[in-house]
Amino acid sequence: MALGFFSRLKEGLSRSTQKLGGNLSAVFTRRRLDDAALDELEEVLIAADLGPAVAGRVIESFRSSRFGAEVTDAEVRDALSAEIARVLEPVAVPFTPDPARRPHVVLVVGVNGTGKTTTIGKMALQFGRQGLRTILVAGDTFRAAAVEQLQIWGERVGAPVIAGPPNADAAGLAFEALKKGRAEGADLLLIDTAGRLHNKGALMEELAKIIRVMRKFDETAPHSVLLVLDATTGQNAIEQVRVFKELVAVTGLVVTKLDGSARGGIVVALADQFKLPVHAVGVGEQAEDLRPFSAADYARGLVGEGLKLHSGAVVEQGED
Ligand SMILES: Nc1nc2c(ncn2[C@@H]2O[C@H](COP(=O)(O)OP(=O)(O)OP(=O)(O)O)[C@@H](O)[C@H]2O)c(=O)[nH]1
Repeated sequence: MALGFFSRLKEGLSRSTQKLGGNLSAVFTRRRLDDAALDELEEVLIAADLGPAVAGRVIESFRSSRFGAEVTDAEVRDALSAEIARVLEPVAVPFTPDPARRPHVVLVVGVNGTGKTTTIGKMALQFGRQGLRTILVAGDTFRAAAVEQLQIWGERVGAPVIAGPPNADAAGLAFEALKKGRAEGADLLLIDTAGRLHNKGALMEELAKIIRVMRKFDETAPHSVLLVLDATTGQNAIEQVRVFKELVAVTGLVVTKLDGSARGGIVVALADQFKLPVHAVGVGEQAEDLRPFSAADYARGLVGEGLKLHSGAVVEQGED
């Protein structure tokens, strides 16, 4: 039986949950909220990658509302989950292709290996199931494996893939795909891009050229620029957003590999710092594992709300 939305997310986040939720239990098994407890709490939050700004605010909020009170780990967890959900709420925006575009052009950017190609494949499959006609563009022409991987997804999904020979001009491919998409009334054009050129200037020029050339055909393209980030890189994801925002007008984020990571808190730090929409999160390699991002579910999953922790092991309390 297919897992429900929250179950799948919860399963994917389990390593992050154990880290944050487990550490919370270790700090607060009924304890007075004094300076030492708040210091320990701050350390747990920072170790969970929530970032110093969010951690600092959470501590201040606890200090002003409950200082000196005796609290349990469940209370701390509930209050923390609410605080995290507040940070995430504004960025939990699903990706919705604009039906007026035909095709809605999406440039997918990010460092190599973050999961761009896989995310494109998953999106193509999910939108294909909704009846949207999608074209894929193998714009990472420097890596033969990336082209092959996209072709495999294209076959699985039944979506045409526009690819060229090794080192082909990505801008030319994107232009050709856009023309084809318009002629055929496609709904969505997903463009894979190279993530590592020999320097930042070269990468910027590559992306700028793709955009410039596509605009000769449709001056509103691209309609979205999705930056794919790998959660396992933790705080490094912050730096990647900074760099890519300088290169191109990023409109939204996808955070992948949360299943292999105890660093799910990074999404909170990203949301707080950049306020960019988080369209989806990746919690595994299957198409279904690209999940729309829900603030409340994510916050609950991260702190392990509704879970009971025994000596570090997560035990479920009933069904969700
Ligand atoms: N566990 C897990 N693996 C993922 C997820 N997303 C992607 N991957 C895996 O991460 C690896 C890299 O993904 P790619 O899609 O090739 O990454 P890319 O950014 O396109 O990188 P290049 O192809 O090297 O440019 C692959 O083995 C994917 O199956 C995820 O959410 N969870």
